[in-house]
Amino acid sequence: MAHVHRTGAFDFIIFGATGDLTRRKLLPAFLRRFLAREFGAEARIICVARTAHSTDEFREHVQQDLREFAPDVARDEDKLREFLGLLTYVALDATQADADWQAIKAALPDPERTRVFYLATGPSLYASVCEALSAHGLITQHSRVVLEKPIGTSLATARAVNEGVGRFFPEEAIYRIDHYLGKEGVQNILALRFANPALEKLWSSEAIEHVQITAAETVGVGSRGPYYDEAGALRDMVQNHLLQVLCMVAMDAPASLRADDLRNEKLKVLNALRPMTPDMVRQNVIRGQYTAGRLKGEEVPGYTQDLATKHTSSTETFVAIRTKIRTARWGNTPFYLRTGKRLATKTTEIVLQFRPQAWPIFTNMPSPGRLVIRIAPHEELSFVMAVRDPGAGGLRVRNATLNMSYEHTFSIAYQDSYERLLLDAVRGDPALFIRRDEVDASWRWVEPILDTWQQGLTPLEPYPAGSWGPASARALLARDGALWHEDMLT
Ligand SMILES: NC(=O)C1=CN([C@@H]2O[C@H](COP(=O)(O)OP(=O)(O)OC[C@H]3O[C@@H](n4cnc5c(N)ncnc54)[C@H](OP(=O)(O)O)[C@@H]3O)[C@@H](O)[C@H]2O)C=CC1
Ligand SMILES: O=C1O[C@H](COP(=O)(O)O)[C@@H](O)[C@H](O)[C@H]1O
Repeated sequence: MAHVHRTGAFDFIIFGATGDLTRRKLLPAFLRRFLAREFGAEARIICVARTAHSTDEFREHVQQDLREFAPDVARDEDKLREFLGLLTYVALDATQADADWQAIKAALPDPERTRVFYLATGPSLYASVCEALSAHGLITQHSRVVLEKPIGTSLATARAVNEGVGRFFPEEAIYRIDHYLGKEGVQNILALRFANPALEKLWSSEAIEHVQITAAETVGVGSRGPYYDEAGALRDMVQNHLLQVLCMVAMDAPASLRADDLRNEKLKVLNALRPMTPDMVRQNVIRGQYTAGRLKGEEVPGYTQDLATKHTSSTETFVAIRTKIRTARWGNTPFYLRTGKRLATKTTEIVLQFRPQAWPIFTNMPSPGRLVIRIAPHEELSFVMAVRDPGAGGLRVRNATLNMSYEHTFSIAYQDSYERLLLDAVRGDPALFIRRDEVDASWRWVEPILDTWQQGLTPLEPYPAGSWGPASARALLARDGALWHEDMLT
């Protein structure tokens, strides 16, 4: 039976409650945790956006959304009604200091309760929302604020967002969410490394030839075109998710699992990333944009057709990066990061490629082994290693795979990472949220790449939808004699 960690009463206030994120992720996540009895009917979820709705009308919309986005759990009518009863809707323009903030206050009668403000609007509103919350006496001693990504679009704008919010909330009450940190497979990196001393002994340049971190998507930009065209893959995925995963793979053991011990170690990794000069960007960063192609047997349009509003765009939908971490542990191991839309398959994975045998005594050595931590489409650990090829006569070796699939090993249902993170914010556990100095360090590393691109110093390479990105992404690894995972034969 799954362990249930029940929370006390809380008030959760979502700004941006009619938006895509709330509809597809946040409210379905809350419903699932409610059904898992992690919280009860005493919780209040106050939903705020500009669109005029009564609470009843809003609940009606949410009911339809839950049927669409959480069909497996939205079937129990009584429970669904009970959950919808926790929701209150407040229509308010959060940019207006004189809007009806009292309506939110009225929905929050108990200042002693845990109060979580979740900002799921665009980040340009974060500081003004916090200012209004403060001006209307809504921030209590028991309040926290959760900030959705992106935190800024550059180091300067990220600082402005953080300073704006920091005027009203202390750093320990600011929870910057990165949903990749809530993924089971990403958290399992900690268990894998720090609960298996034997494995941790292999975890360095001595045994590991290279590391690849891939977040490949088959989807295009969908309805988020206006946001994405401003952001691009580097800001949307690398600055946050991929760098956080890299930190989990590369960091040294923290003194404890307490938030600041973890964050201190992650920060050291970010600060040890080899800085990107324009020359380094030219040699080590590939950017691409998808064109029309075929995916899962169907014709799909190119990026600018998906945008529909423009004929040309210089926004990258694919990035591949080769980097190094300047530490004794990792100095000789390249890290390859890659993400893109409209790629051949939905795959999120980390591959740790082991070094070859220094003095092979077998004549038919297969490729050196590797550890694959797969996060999507399903969670799985695979250890590829050389074994004796069974049979009489001679001693031949070949690769075979030890596999651990989460689905087959654990009875616990797959949890969307938001389920875990929302409840962590309620419980006041910031370990899986990003500290301000991590945001700064990530931007500091990413910004020279953006600057180099802006100066037109590297080409934007087209790739057909359904492929693995521009051919040069392959060449990036070939230079080191390495292959991307999908190109490895065994
Ligand atoms: N969608 C996703 O998958 C992800 C989104 N994010 C981030 O989450 C945030 C929200 O994204 P998403 O839901 O896609 O965006 P949407 O554009 O779909 O939603 C924005 C929400 O903000 C509300 N809003 C906008 N302006 C105001 C205002 N002045 N006062 C009050 N409410 C306002 C809108 O409601 P109304 O128009 O009714 O006011 C709407 O509810 C963004 O920062 C995004 O980058 C992060 C990761 C994934
Ligand atoms: O934050 C984002 O992540 C999603 C990919 O998330 P995943 O959990 O499906 O791997 C991406 O599609 C989106 O563009 C980005 O904003």
